[in-house]
Amino acid sequence: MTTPSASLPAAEIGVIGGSGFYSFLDDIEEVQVDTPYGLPSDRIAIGDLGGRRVAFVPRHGRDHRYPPHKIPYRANLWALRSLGVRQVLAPSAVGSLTPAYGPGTLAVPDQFVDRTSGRAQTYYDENAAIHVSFADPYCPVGRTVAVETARKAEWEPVDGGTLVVIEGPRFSTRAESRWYAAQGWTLVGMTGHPEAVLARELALCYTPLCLVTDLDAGIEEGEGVTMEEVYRVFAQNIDRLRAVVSDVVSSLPADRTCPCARTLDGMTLPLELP
Ligand SMILES: CSC[C@H]1O[C@H](OP(=O)(O)O)[C@H](O)[C@@H]1O
Ligand SMILES: Nc1ncnc2[nH]cnc12
Repeated sequence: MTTPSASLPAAEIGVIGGSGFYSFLDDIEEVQVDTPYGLPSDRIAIGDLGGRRVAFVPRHGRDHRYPPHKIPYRANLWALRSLGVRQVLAPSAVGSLTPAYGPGTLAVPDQFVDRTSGRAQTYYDENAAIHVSFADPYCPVGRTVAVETARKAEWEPVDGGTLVVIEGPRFSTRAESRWYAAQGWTLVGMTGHPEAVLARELALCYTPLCLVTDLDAGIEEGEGVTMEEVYRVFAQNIDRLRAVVSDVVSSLPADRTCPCARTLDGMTLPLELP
């Protein structure tokens, strides 16, 4: 396990819970981690799971006080790294852009498209230009483990696809939604960016686990997406999602052989990473 910053408890795997996923671990130690980017969304819960030391942070805060465009993404990832975390799992509620992936589908996308604006999306914005490779935004090892683990749990996941990340907090219009679908994008959410790129900038592995809660507005006739629908469908699936995330935690390799770990090799960084 990587040594955490002095005086902080140690963890190796981080889980960032999304809408409807506000707690995860039993027998936790809670820690408030301050960062150069302010406080994370909430205190971080640390506990044992399947023989691994895990840190959990609810992305929106446990009372869902942060809308997607106000989440302290930089603080969240920095805080996890400060604890020693090197692999991050990111469960999230998403809409589907295809009737083939109905509510209750689990998807592990392999690409995303950023349609957000104005979010702080880098740690490297002064004193040096650092450009990380990001052609494949997610950890290949984490994705494989997630897909295989879901299969073993008999929850056949969608392996691959493109998540379009919108600025929100409103849901999409029908025209926007049809346009996203016409591009071949398969899922829509509000938090996948800048979370994934900030993880990469800290050389962390990042694996999305997307639970489809609704067919987006352009796909289904009717009233359009509502928050109530998202929470209701998420609540119907939270137990099996928690179980899969737990199994993924125990199945992640202890040593990283993926390119994520080597992201910053050879670069002279303008700041010291925790
Ligand atoms: C609660 S409805 C929209 C909200 O749900 C998703 O959150 P998360 O990705 O954290 O699970 C979506 O991105 C929006 O933030
Ligand atoms: N349809 C949708 N659009 C954006 N984010 C979502 N999260 C859950 N469903 C969503």
